Amino acid sequence: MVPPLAVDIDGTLTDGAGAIDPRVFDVLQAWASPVVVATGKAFPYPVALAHFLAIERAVIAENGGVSLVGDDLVVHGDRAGAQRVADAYRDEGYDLGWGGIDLTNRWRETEVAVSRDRPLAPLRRLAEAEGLEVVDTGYAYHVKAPDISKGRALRDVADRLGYDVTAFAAVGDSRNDAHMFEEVGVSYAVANADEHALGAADHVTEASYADGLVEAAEAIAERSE
Ligand SMILES: O=C(O)COP(=O)(O)O
Ligand SMILES: [Mg+2]
Repeated sequence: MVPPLAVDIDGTLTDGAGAIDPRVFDVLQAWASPVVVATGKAFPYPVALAHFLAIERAVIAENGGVSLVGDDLVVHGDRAGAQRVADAYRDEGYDLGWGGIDLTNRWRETEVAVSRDRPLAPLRRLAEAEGLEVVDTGYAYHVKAPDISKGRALRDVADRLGYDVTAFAAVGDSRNDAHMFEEVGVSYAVANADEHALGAADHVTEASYADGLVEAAEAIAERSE
């Protein structure tokens, strides 16, 4: 039996242009154990992905701030501190960088994300004054509570699914996956991963992006034979 699988979205299920590679649908739909979609994106994104994959709903969003297993929703903390940071950042003359309609933060409940083309130093300073951190995923700067992570959330989600977190395999590409890699039994960074994910992973795939996910899934399935 294959192990339960935790997969990141951006940089792992996608190609270099950000599109989900259609081969990923086959891999995740055919996976014979639970699949947890674990992302830094806002909650609707992984929920929609699980919905259109027609797989069981087991998702982690906002880098662990929000998780859902079936109908069991857990929200860790709230957005108030991160919102104060975003407001102070705006007061200093910076915008969050998402244009007129900010769909990145519209449904975000526990953190605020800022575009990576915006200045990082003032954001860090304001976050630290609130006791928060800024995590650079390679896709956005996330202003979040330091004790929230995909790793902590996966421990909790694994428990709710009836597994020990060490039974899981995980695949990801960036700093926000590193805590998850430390929790699981076996972890794979795709070849395009950042130094934090590469350093934390047990294995690194030869291929990048979704090609790396397909390669990792094959390796994980082989190990379980
Ligand atoms: O939202 C981000 O910045 C990155 O998203 P990911 O965790 O799915 O890669
Ligand atoms: Mg990613």
